[in-house]
Amino acid sequence: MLRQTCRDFAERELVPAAAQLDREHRFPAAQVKKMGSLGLLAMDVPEQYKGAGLDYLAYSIAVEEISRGCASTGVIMSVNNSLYLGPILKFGSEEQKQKWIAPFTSGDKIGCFALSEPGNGSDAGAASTVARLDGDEWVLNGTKAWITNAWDASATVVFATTDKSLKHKGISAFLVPMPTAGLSLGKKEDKLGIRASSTANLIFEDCRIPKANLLGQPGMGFKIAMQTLDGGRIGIASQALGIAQAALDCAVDYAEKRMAFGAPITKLQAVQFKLADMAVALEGARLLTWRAAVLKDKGKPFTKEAAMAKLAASEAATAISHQAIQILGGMGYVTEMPAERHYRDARITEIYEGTSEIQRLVIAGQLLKAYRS
Ligand SMILES: Cc1cc2nc3c(=O)[nH]c(=O)nc-3n(C[C@H](O)[C@H](O)[C@H](O)COP(=O)(O)OP(=O)(O)OC[C@H]3O[C@@H](n4cnc5c(N)ncnc54)[C@H](O)[C@@H]3O)c2cc1C
Repeated sequence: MLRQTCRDFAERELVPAAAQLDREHRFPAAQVKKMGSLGLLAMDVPEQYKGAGLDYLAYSIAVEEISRGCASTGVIMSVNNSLYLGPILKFGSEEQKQKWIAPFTSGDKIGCFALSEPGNGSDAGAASTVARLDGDEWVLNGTKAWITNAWDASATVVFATTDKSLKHKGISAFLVPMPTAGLSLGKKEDKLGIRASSTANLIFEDCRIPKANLLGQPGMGFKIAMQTLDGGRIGIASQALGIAQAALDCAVDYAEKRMAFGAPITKLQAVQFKLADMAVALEGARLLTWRAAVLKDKGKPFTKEAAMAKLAASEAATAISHQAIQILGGMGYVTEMPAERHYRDARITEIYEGTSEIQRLVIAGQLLKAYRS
């Protein structure tokens, strides 16, 4: 029922708008508001904080369907659910949950997550943004890079070093309202894909926030970031599944109608083999994603499984969207058809929330640990 609701919404509200939103780099404000009403912006948040009270499997299915309609909207949804609300739900005090979760569930406000910096992305423990306690306030200085939702957000979870000598164990997490004095936004990045979502630097210059805006304990920031990304990777895997499904749908629809040598090209074994490989990659990745979501829902460890899901789904999305263009031939290369957008949108899924190389490191690390124990 949830899948059908999301699919109907995507086909009605996202599919017709996606190409224009992409062309104009425009935040889908009206659609996001409606998604808030459907409960899609705070899916695993309990009802007491105005969330939908569902689980991560439901969330995965919903992100896939939304991303099938518009991958930009999919990442906007995923960042709000997993990266912004996720750590507050898990590590926030009761007061913080009331203040920083409830207003971000309806689509009126969305949040962002600021971990990466111009000088370090994969090496997140090398954060150079600093936070200094001054009386009853934290004073933040530094620049965060590539922040999804930056231009449209009303708050951010931000990571800054409170004790440099402790390296990654000296990083803490903070809640910062947006806009706020001392925090400015960089230019909107001009991206290959997911162009309807904003991406920009957050620049902190003597930005003062109340002492109470520390999330968790001092020095817990790196742990908060890594655990948040475990959940976030299920969201990005699901976004990749949606893009891949849209590319496969587009390829099949076109191939059934396109005639070559007197018959639809779906009669050609070369095309059939491509479609079969695309479907296997997609469905394998979907099962990995659902397994990771179910493990999270059961409270079991899922770090390795989330990394496997993200790796498989993102690589499936880039491969499937690549082959979809091949099946469409010249029509795959022009903006009249959505195949080129799927191809552009897919590419980011192998980069953010940990590159494919970082997923392999996580998987190998967990795998070897299990063998050695
Ligand atoms: C559109 C977009 C949106 C984003 N949204 C957010 C956001 O909302 N919040 C946020 O905090 N960040 C965000 N990011 C940042 C993203 O998470 C980083 O770009 C990503 O983690 C990679 O970091 P990097 O770009 O610094 O690349 P680098 O870390 O410099 O990596 C460069 C290359 O080296 C490889 N590499 C690095 N270290 C290793 C290693 N140990 N072993 C093997 N290979 C390695 C990488 O895999 C990659 O191929 C976003 C990025 C983009 C492009």
